[in-house]
Amino acid sequence: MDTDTSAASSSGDAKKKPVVIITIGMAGAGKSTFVQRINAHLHAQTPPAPPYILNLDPAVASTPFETNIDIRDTVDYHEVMKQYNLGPNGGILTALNLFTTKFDQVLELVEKRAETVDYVILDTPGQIEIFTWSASGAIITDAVASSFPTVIAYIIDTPRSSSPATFMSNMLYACSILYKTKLPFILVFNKTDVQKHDFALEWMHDFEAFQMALAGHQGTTDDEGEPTYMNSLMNSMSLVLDEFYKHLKAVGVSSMTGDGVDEFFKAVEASREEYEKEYLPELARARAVREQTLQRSKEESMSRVMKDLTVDRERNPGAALADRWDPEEEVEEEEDGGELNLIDRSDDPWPGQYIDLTQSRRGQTEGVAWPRPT
Ligand SMILES: Nc1nc2c(ncn2[C@@H]2O[C@H](COP(=O)(O)OP(=O)(O)OP(=O)(O)O)[C@@H](O)[C@H]2O)c(=O)[nH]1
Repeated sequence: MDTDTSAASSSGDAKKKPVVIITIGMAGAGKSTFVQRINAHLHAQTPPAPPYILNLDPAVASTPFETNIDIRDTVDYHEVMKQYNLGPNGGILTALNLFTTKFDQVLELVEKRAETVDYVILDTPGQIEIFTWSASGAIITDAVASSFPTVIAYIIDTPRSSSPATFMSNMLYACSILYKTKLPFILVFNKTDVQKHDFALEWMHDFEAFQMALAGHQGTTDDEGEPTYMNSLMNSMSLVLDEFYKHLKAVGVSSMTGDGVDEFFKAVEASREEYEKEYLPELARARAVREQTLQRSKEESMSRVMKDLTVDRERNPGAALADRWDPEEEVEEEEDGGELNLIDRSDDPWPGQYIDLTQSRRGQTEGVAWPRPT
């Protein structure tokens, strides 16, 4: 192997934490094939450095790689569709939501293996928005990113992005994910065996080249030779995206032939440094701000309570006198056990019963024999 891709590999005394690679991409961009390729690459290291792989796509029929944790072992997507009366996308989203409720356990498993693996790879659902625009996708991303160096690998179907309009749409989507996650980001131009990604690099580095390509493309002017709305929009967008491109690493890969995989791993290692220098301090800052806000709101509530108490006592001195602390009373309380006033209702005729809502199908509750108070 030309590159030493084992993250820890050996040099330092303490083992570095594994890098988590979250693969995201439009349906058919080649995520699964890409994961298989980097998996094969890591297995081929000397000594082999197999990654830890998580499949988060509940609807995938089969994966071309062995997974360590598979959402399909936890949630049966077809059963979820049936039980909740959902279509395919709702089923995938609900399955992911259910799996997310267990994600702390998943993280524990990954943490146990952290000493022995260099890379953890997440393959996400084929419908990109199910992961990128859902609460569970955000929870999973935040959870891994606060425990491990994490990088987003955004897989792009290069041949299908060769027209300026599709290229721009793809870049806008990538941009939205970058600003949402704020994580180190690698654009992986896949399928370079079919089409090289040089045009994309040129468009990213030189917006005039992109604008020329746009002008030369069909449908960019109307009948009177004026630029169409779409054309003007994309022209302006190319200027906006110029700033975004500065925050990205872009590599060309063929998941079919393995071309460019070494370069991808170099970008991952650079991303680890970026994570440590930029994301981690930002994470610590955000945590500190959250704690400060929480502390401030606690103090405000407490001072409101104290203020209310003072006003009450001033207005009602008789009650204030009766409100004195009586040491005798406390002794009595202690004799009673001195515990908080919790009531155990389990012996009541109608205790707070747990009803497993997942057992009833949506819209079919009539036939369900709900437990009733006796
Ligand atoms: N020529 C070529 N084909 C590729 C490459 N990578 C993936 N493909 C093909 O692209 C198609 C889609 O690949 P997948 O890996 O299933 O894509 P995916 O993004 O996981 O798709 P979803 O299952 O919808 O998430 C398959 O036919 C792959 O064989 C590549 O580098 N070169």
